[in-house]
Amino acid sequence: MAADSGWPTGVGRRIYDTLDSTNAEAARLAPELAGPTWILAREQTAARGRRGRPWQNPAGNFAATLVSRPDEPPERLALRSFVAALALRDAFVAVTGRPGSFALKWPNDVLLNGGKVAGILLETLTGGGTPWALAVGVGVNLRMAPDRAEVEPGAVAPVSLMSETGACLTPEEFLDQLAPAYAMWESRLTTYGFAPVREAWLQNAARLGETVTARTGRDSWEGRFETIDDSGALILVTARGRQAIPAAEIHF
Ligand SMILES: O=C(O)CCCC[C@@H]1SC[C@@H]2NC(=O)N[C@@H]21
Repeated sequence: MAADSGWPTGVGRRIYDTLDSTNAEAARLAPELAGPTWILAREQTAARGRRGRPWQNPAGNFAATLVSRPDEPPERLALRSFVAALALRDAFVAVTGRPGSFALKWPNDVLLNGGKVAGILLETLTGGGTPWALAVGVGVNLRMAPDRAEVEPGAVAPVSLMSETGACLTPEEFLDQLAPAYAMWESRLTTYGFAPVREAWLQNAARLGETVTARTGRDSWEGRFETIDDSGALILVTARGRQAIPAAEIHF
């Protein structure tokens, strides 16, 4: 397949050797961009993960951010974490041919053989309190997983695509798979709403129906992972009843 044959219409692409963080570059570039744009960096010196954690980005791994200006309320912007997770799964399946090996961990991770192979960091750019642009940052352990010791105790162990499947891709080749897959799920979301995205996400959800623990900095809930609701919140059936949790980390 020619490198550009499936690139989505109307979507830009900028490729850098080194950046501090593709999400930081997204914030700097957003005011001047005419349309949605993927920003890819071969190396990041200050990559960030969720909850203020650093993100390890060894050379050869994938680091990119899609910056766009969807004209939508903030709660709809957040649904892009499900769009990105499904797009990642499609890209992984396309390059490995192994649909059964990947699962989606609420809210923002992709698992491969039970280990974390990709994470997503959504950031909204605000002006005067109003969100006006969205940065969807995606990090994939294409070649190398960070050391187990580098991740939080209790977190899912990191794995790399190459070590688990033998697939050996450059970040640019992976972006050529991810960008059209993202555009397809984005179009489904904007055309039909969250329902088909939610359904597809649930079909691939890790630990659905099982007992999990959801933790925020302050609270912790244990319960059966029943579903996600139409805002993307985790629904746990706990000893004290059904609980909708909009944001947390889940532990198995
Ligand atoms: O904590 C997580 O799991 C999310 C990790 C997101 C990392 C990616 S790498 C590309 C983009 N730029 C960043 O600084 N972070 C995200």
